[in-house]
Amino acid sequence: MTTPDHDAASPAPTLPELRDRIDALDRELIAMLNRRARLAQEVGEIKKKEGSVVFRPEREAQVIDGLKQFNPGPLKNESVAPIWREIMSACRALETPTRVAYLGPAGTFSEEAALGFFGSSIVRVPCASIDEVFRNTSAGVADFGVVPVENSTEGMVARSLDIFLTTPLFIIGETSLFVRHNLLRKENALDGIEAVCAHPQALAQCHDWLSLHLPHAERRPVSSNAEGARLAAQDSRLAGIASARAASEYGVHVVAPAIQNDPHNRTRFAIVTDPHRHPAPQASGHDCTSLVVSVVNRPGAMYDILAPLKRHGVSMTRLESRPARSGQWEYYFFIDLQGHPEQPAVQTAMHELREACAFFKVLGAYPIDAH
Ligand SMILES: C=C(O[C@@H]1C=C(C(=O)O)C=C[C@H]1O)C(=O)O
Repeated sequence: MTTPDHDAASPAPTLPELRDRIDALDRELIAMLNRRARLAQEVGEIKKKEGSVVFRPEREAQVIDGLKQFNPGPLKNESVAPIWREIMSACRALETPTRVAYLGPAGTFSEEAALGFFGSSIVRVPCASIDEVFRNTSAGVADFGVVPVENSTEGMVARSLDIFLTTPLFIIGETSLFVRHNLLRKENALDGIEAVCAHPQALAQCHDWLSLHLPHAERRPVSSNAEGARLAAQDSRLAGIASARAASEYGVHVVAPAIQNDPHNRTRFAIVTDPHRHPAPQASGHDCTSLVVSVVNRPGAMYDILAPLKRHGVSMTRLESRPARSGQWEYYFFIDLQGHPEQPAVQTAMHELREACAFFKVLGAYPIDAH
């Protein structure tokens, strides 16, 4: 086979020759990445003078979208987003440190979501609860918070949605993650496992596999999957259920991979920040607007919500309800619209929707997950 790096007339290159070429290209790449980093530093200087913020999620989404369209292959488009997220993360860190709060400890899926969205050049702020993620972000201990909002098998994350009703924070981005649960243990074998320690959600999501392969092992609920992995690392009678990252974090084996009932198990996370410290993202071209509304309980109330969207051709990609806890069978509706309020149709539809609602709050408008 010939490639642009290989002249068809000459004999096929040997392995050492190919590796020499890779080494030479890597040196070109590192020189170019440093040129890119210097430009980002200059951007950082301008932002400092203007007093504007460093992280621009809409710009980063546009960079990735543009490169995907430009990508001639053979690199897959799915590889482009994570590679450039890391490059932009490293460039951003030269402008200013980005502090990100999430549900910890180390090795949780929330941490994985934070790293997937911001890249690994961040300051990690692990928190004990979802409430603490919101608190630390409001108080300025972190610049951004990452909170789970829905799971493809378990549905909405009620605690996050309830806090969204009252928090002053708003959403500037989203990211979703394949949640693959793995059985972890100090020894690389199933024999002799007396108890499986994991978060109750993970134990439930792996019920079928556990019943089949470890029917006699106790299922012991603990505060997080990372805590289960930590316990498993200390006692070979115990196993944990967690991510492959948690396995390497705590130095245990993945004894059985992907043991969750649903092979397509996904969790969606929202990225939140304080509007006093960060402006709302401008339209990137592929955006989502999240709202929470309530309507007075009367015939046709739901129609009043949907009619403005139909009139202005705005798609609704999500609709969830939560009881208002008034004892009156009233509900809050969490709505995701496709598009950004900078688009006239979205703006008009939202204006008419607001008129129809007793309660109306915009949670944020932000680029759709670029993964
Ligand atoms: C360099 C910038 O700052 C940050 C880093 C970016 C990058 O590395 O491409 C893009 C957007 C910002 O989050 C910029 O705003 O252009």
